[in-house]
Order: sequence, then structure tokens, then C-alpha cells
Amino acid sequence: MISVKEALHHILQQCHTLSPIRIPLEAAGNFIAAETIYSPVAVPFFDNSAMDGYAIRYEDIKNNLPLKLHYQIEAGKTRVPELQKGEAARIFTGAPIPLGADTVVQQENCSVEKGILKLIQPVSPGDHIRKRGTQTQKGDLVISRGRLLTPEYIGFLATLGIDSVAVFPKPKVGIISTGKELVPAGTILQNGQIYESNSIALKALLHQLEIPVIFSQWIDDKESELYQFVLENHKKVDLLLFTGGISVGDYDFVKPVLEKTGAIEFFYKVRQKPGKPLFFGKKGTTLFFALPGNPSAVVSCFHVYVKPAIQRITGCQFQTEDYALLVTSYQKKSGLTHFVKALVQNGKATILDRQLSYQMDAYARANAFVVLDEKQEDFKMGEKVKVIFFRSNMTITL
Ligand SMILES: Nc1nc2c(c(=O)[nH]1)N[C@H]1C(S)=C(S)[C@@H](COP(=O)(O)OP(=O)(O)OC[C@H]3O[C@@H](n4cnc5c(N)ncnc54)[C@H](O)[C@@H]3O)O[C@H]1N2
Ligand code: MOO
Repeated sequence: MISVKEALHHILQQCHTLSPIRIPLEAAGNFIAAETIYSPVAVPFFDNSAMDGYAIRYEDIKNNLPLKLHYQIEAGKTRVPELQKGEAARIFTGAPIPLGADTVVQQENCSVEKGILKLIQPVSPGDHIRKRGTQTQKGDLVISRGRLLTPEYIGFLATLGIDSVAVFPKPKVGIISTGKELVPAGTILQNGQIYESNSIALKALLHQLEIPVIFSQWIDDKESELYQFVLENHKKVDLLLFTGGISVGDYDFVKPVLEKTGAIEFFYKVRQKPGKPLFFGKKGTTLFFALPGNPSAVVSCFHVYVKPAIQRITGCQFQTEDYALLVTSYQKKSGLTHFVKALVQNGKATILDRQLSYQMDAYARANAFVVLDEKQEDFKMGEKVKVIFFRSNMTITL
């Protein structure tokens, strides 16, 4: 059995970004850019008005010339005559400043009588003009390879007329759940049956990371069926997640089946609770994570191992580690790292009740795991412990 740290190391060594793909800019939210782009244009592309009002030549006011209203410029107008000495032009927000004009007077600060513009408020030269290139100059660096394309950032890139971007693709994921006892929600339970919940949890976890699930398949505890399905389908995905059937029971076929397919085994069994019989392997370019079937182990193994793998492949940072102070003392046996469900708020970690690996109810409140070191047995109230947040570090008020 290997340690949590060693297991993570093996996993991350096998995870690499996938070949970049070009996608429409509007679909690129939360992807990582795989290219560096320089702005193809200056923005604004032309000097334009920031207000509805009048375009003037500042020197005309200084020389006390009467400003004769000459013509009107709406937004979108592409050909505008030059403004001559003693002239003003009606102008609207976003409309191009005519050649010759250098200042815009906001309409609330002036009046028009018999076609002559009169100023009510003092004006400064250059007022209300958005100069060409004052957001971005043509040739400015606007995307660096490796940057997260947030929706707000995409809004900025759209102003430059960029319509597509090369990004690192998200890995495609498949899910296989095994176990004769599993039935779908909506079925009336018979003695010996339980509701299938692991694939539902995994799909929700993957959905939150915007990772596509290509298939989710339940397979009976039959070795031949599992073998056939894995052989036929593993190439469709980058990550194949199994739940259940990875322990040592007579119906735990996942490991022998993966061996039979010729998959490489990187490790089997980690010194941790829950999730001890975790398996990690690879066939071709597909990574296999066989998650121990107990529902709580599936969720913790996802956060501790699958999520970092996806982070490495996509370049995105989904979860953060931090430290918090224990609100109560806690005891465990030495030998395994424990991931205990906790509510961590304002730097304080409350370990929740019912931590066994079949008990899921604590997840209704938990926002993090407290990571309890494998060698330590007694944890004191107020002791600093590592936490892995699996939701954003938010305060829960209800
Ligand atoms: N002799 C030993 N027995 C077990 C060991 C061991 O070391 N020696 N390890 C235990 C630990 S720890 C775990 S974790 C489990 C893992 O077992 P499997 O991965 O083989 O999982 P199953 O036996 O198929 O299922 C375990 C448990 O989880 C329920 N389950 C499974 N799949 C689902 C699902 N999709 N949705 C909801 N619940 C599911 C299943 O009914 C079992 O109760 O092995 C221990 N045994
Ligand atoms: O690892 Mo198991 O999930 O402890 O029951």
C-alpha cells in the first residue's frame, strides 16, 4: 500500500494537457487558452463621443466665435464631413468625432437658439472624447497561453473582434458502476437492494467542473460483460471511472478485468480512509480510476485524485487547500490518512457526525475534508489541520 502523496504523484505524472482545439470565443468560458494572441485592431477603432451632445472645436470657444450647428452624426455613421471653423455638429454617444473637432459638449450643458449653440457650463479641451486605442492598441498582447478565459475576459476579447480561440480541451469521461444490488431511483427496494447513487454523484461532480460525460453504464457483476464493455468503449474517453468491484470479494471483477485488457497498473490500495482499495491504471491514452464502491469513498477519491487529474489536464484550478483550526478534538488509529467530512467556516473546522464510508448524509452540510495525517492518532481542539475545500470557501448561513 502506498501513501496518499505517492498515489497523487503517480496520477499527476500520467496527466498532461490534451492537443489544443479551436472553439468559438463564446464557448470558451472557463477554458485555458492554448495560444498567445495580439490584438488585431485598436479599440476604440476611431475617436468617438462619450456623450449625447455637440462636437466643437475648442479654439472656437476660446475665440468667442458663435457656433453654428451644421450637421448631425449618429452612431454607426462611417463618413463624416470635416468640422470647419465656427461650426458645431450634433453628435450621439459612440458616433465618430468629425475631423477638426476636438471636444464634445454634453447636451445638458448647452442650449441651441436659432441654430446657434450656446454653452451654459465651462468646457475643457478634449472633453467627452474616447480616443482611438485608449482601451487597446493594435498589436497589444491580449491572450497569453495558459490564461483562464473567464466570461468577463471573453467580453473583453469580443471587443477586439476575436471570434475563436485555441484552448486546452476538457477530458472526456466515462463512468462504469458495478454491482447486482444496485437499482435506479423510482424502483421499490427489495431486501438486499440499494439505490445506485455513485454514478449520480460522479455526474454531478463532473458537471460542476464542466467535464463532458460520454457514457455512464451500469454493469452486472459478470466478468465477461465488464471485459467486453471496457474493451469496446475505453477509447471513447480520456478518463474511465469505475465504482465498486475493486475490493477482494468473489464478485469484485474490476481489477482482474483491467489486467486482462492489458492495462498498466500504477497502484492498487492507498493508506487512506475512506477509499483504501483505490486502483489507478492506464490503457493506451485512457486513464482508469477504479473507485472503491462505498459512496463516501467515491466522493472523497474524486476530490482527492480525480479532480487534481482533471486540473492537470485542463490547466484549471478548481479546488484549494488551506488550513483550519479544529473546533473539537478527534481520535483515530495510526496507519491511514483520513479524509473527514467537515464544515469549515472562518478558519474553523467542525468535523461532522457519521463519517463511515456508507454514510453520505454529512455531505448535506460539508464544504471540505479535513485531512488527518496517517501517523497521528490524537488531534486536539484548536489544532491546525489541512483542509481541502470542495466547494468555494463560502460561508453557509442557513
Ligand atoms: N475483505 C475485505 N473486504 C473489504 C475491504 C478489504 O480490504 N478487505 N475493503 C473494504 C473497503 S475499505 C471498501 S471501500 C470496499 C470497496 O469495495 P468495492 O470497491 O469492491 O465495492 P463494492 O463491494 O462493489 O461496494 C461496496 C459498497 O458500496 C455499495 N455500492 C457500490 N456501488 C454503488 C453505487 N454505484 N451506488 C451506491 N452504492 C454502491 C455497495 O452496495 C457496497 O455496500 O470494500 C470493503 N471490503
Ligand atoms: O475505504 Mo472503505 O471506503 O473505508 O469503506
